[in-house]
Formats: sequence, C-alpha cells, structure tokens
Amino acid sequence: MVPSCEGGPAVKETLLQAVELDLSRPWHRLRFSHAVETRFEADTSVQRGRHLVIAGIMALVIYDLYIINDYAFRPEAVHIAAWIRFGLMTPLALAVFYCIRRGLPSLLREAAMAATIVVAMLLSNVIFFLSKSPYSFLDTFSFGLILLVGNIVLSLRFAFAVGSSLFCALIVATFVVTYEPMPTEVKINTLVVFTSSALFTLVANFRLEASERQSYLLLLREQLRNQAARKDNQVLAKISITDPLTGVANRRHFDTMLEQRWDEAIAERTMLGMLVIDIDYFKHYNDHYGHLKGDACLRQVAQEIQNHIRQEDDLVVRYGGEEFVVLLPNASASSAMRAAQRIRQGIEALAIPQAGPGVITVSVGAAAVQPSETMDPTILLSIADEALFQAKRAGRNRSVLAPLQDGPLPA
Ligand SMILES: Nc1nc2c(ncn2[C@@H]2O[C@H](COP(=O)(O)OP(=O)(O)OP(=O)(O)O)[C@@H](O)[C@H]2O)c(=O)[nH]1
Repeated sequence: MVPSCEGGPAVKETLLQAVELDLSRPWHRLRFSHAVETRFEADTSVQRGRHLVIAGIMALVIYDLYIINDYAFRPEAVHIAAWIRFGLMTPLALAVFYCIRRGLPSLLREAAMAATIVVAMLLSNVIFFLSKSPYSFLDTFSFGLILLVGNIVLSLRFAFAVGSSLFCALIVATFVVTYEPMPTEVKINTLVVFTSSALFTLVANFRLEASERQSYLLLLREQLRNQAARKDNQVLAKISITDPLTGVANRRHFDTMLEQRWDEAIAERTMLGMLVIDIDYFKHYNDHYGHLKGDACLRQVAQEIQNHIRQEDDLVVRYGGEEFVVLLPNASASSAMRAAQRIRQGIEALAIPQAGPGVITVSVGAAAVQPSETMDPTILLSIADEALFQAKRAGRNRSVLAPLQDGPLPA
C-alpha cells in the first residue's frame, strides 16, 4: 500500500495538515477526516479488493471441503449439504468476488463481503439443523471459524465486522436455542464459545485496522513532507541561479554554464558564441526617470533579449548593472552576429523613450570561438567585451563582431 501524492502544492499542504490532525485523533476513531479517507480509499482499494478475493476464494474452498465433514457424521443429509454448499453458497460467493474484482465502491464492497459471511453462517446452521444425525450439532463449535475468516482473514472494516458478528450471533442463537436434540448444557457452552470467539476476533480486527491505518498515515506524511522539501529545494536552487530583478540567469549561473558549454564544445568540436549587451546612456535614463523606472526598463530589455534567442539552448544572463550576456552554444560568428542584430533591433523597436531625444538602444559585442583545452573560457568574454567597447566607441546602437572569428585562438 503506497500512498499516491497527486494534486498541486496547495492541495498537498492541506492534505498534510489533515494527516497531522488524523495522527492525533483519539485511539478509538478509525476513520480519517474526509480528504484523507478519500485518499486512503483511492490508494488501497485495488489492493484491498485483490486481498478480499484471494482470501475469500481460499475460505470458500475450505467451506466446500466441509462436505467431507458432512459425509462423515451426517451421511443422511450429505445431499442437502452438497446442494447448499455447491448450489447456493459457492455461486453466491463467486458472484460477490467477481463484483469486487470488477471494482465496487468501498462501502458496498465491505457490505457485500460482510453479507457473504452472514450467509455462510446462516447456511452452516441450516445444514446442521436439517440433519437427523445425533452428532450433527457438533460442528456448531466450529462456527467460530466463520467469524475468524470474516474478522481476521478478510479483515472486514471494523464497523462491518461488528455488524456481521452480531448477525451471526443472532443466527447461531436462534438455531441453537430451537434445536431440540441438543442438551441445554451444550447449548450454553456453544453460545459461550461463540460469543468469546466473536469478542476476541473483533478485538483483533480492530487492532489490525488501526495499525493498517496508522502505518498508512505515517507513510503518507513522510511522502508529503519529502515532496514539500523537494519542492522547496527546487525553488531555492532556482533562486540561487536567477537575477531577482529581471528573472534571467545571474552571474553565478553564468560562470557554471560557461565552463559547462565550453567543455561540451570541446567534446563535440562545435563553436561557442557570446554576446555582451549594454544599454546606451542608461545613466541618463536613470537620472531622469528615477531608479524604479530604470528597473522596469531593465526588465523590458531582458525580456526582449529572451524573445530573440533559441529558448532551449541559449542562456541570457544579467552580468551586472545594465549589462547582459548571452551564451550561444553551437553558434558560428555569423549566427552570433545575426542574433546580436535581432536583439539590438528588437530593443530599439520597443521604443522606450530616452531621457533626451530618441529611444532606449543597446550596443552589442559579438564573438564566437572554437574552444580548445589550451584556452581559458574567459577569453570569449574578453573578446566579446572588447567588441562591445568598439561598438560604444563607434557611436552606440550597433553590433560589432570581434575580429577573432570561427578559427581557433592562439593559446
Ligand atoms: N535602475 C537601475 N539602474 C542600475 C542598476 N544597475 C546599474 N544601474 C545604473 O546603470 C547606469 C550605468 O551607467 P554607466 O555605466 O555610466 O553607463 P551608461 O550611462 O549606460 O553609458 P554607456 O554604457 O557608456 O552608454 C548607472 O546609472 C547605474 O546606476 C539597477 O539594478 N537598476
């Protein structure tokens, strides 16, 4: 029985609270709160159905084998016993098992199984009652076995175990008391033995269900807690690599990814491209509109850069202040330059008004190299940065491709 953990975080949160509450419920309360009970049923119903059917078939086989018993000490009634066992009890029980196997709602499933126990008890009483054999009543002592099957082997849910035990007691009492050939002392003894069997098996039944439910609660709580912890870890991991203002990657993540992409490029013998993007005259914008508007502008620019890259492969990073870096795996110098132009034009097209005349623009330094073991990955950043410097010097709002292009760099 493994609890499943479906549903969103909020659902899991409330479920966890409900589980905690259920764990502190009074010892005599077996049922859980509604949400947990529903989950318990969903998680256990298939396995429980299977258990009921397998244990039920075993019990039925033994019930039918009692025909040997009938033959041994009430041979004159063996036909009627056979008819009751094979003609009535067996088809009825098989029909119930079939329905359970197909899937019944929990209450119906338990009720059907409890009713099968009551019918087995009724028919066993009918068999001994109809026989004229002087020893026929002897098997009333074994009726406790039927309780054993219902309350322990099948482990009927406690309420149903109590119900079926009461019905069985009523049936046994009725048949035993009205059965003439049985001496009174034996009747008393039969009823005492039966009642004690009922009580003992009910105590065992309660403990079985209580411990099954307790184990389920503990397991479910463990799973929900683990999931919550995993979720928290994922959130923390994401926070640790994200720039809080713009939502793109931060510099720490860039350092890791640059190394990683560099090694991949060496292994796969591919080019690695990079863009360094800097907003032009951002100080003017900030001074004119204030820091909050400046922040909003940075967010817009970051989003626009994101719009022009390959979402799965490329990485946008806020490198610092108003400077962004884009890492472009498997990109030649010309494709890095095309990406630079798309981004630069896209940002200009946003038409964010600058402090003076015109709109917010960016300058871009683009570079691409073929990485090798003898080179340091930071060289790529240096040459892209140098290209950015050229773009700024040449008047801004432009992209400049670093002179070292598709060929390998000197060590
Ligand atoms: N609003 C805001 N401004 C920032 C942030 N980080 C850096 N800045 C501002 O970005 C501006 C950068 O200015 P400079 O480095 O002088 O560069 P510039 O004015 O863009 O000039 P050029 O780069 O030469 O075109 C400064 O005014 C910083 O205060 C930030 O997180 N939010």
